Amino acid sequence: METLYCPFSPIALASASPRRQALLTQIGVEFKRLDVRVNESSQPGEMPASYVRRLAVAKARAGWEQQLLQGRLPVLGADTAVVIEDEILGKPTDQIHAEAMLARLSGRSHQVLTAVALVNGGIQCQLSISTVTFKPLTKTERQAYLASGEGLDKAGAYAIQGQAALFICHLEGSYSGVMGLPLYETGELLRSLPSRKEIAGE
Ligand SMILES: Cc1cn([C@H]2C[C@H](O)[C@@H](COP(=O)(O)OP(=O)(O)OP(=O)(O)O)O2)c(=O)[nH]c1=O
Repeated sequence: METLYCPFSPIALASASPRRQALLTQIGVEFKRLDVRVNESSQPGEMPASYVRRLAVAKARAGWEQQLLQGRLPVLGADTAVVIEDEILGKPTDQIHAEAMLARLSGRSHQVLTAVALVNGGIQCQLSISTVTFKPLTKTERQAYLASGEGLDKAGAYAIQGQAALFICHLEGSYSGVMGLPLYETGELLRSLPSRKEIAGE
């Protein structure tokens, strides 16, 4: 449905993340999902903000290029990283890695950076930065959480939208940004799209 903040509908979402799909649905945006693959390794000396921006743009561009020339839809892509002491924690590779990530996040604050990019011929990108504080976690709590399996496919090995909510004593920033798609910034990008009527010159 075309709305004030999303004059073009449907758009495309270059993401396999069920969280991003749920968040976009939450704000009433209709979309077609595109499967894209990009290399997610960071470059030497790359700052976290540059890293998430680069990947969000790469995902959206890959989605844009994979569509047929005729009738291309504007494409959203996003990338999330958990950052502690300037180090990027991506998704854990296994349970031991996940346990080490949770131990590191325990009893302190970290940043969650999510970049969202929109490609529609031109490229626009916005960045959301949140600060999340975890209570101190005992080994028993960490292991019980890992046994739930919910952190294994998430940056930083936790999900704010799941049982890890029990660990978060403070959040400054964007809940949806931590979950993977900052809805305020996404709305700002979508608002800039032309409507189909404008494109047709009506
Ligand atoms: C910190 C945090 C991350 N996450 C998720 C959001 C992202 O799906 C994932 C970060 O990985 P990403 O590499 O940003 O995304 P992805 O591989 O899951 O999906 P895509 O196909 O769009 O590349 O972690 C949560 O769901 N909750 C949280 O609290």
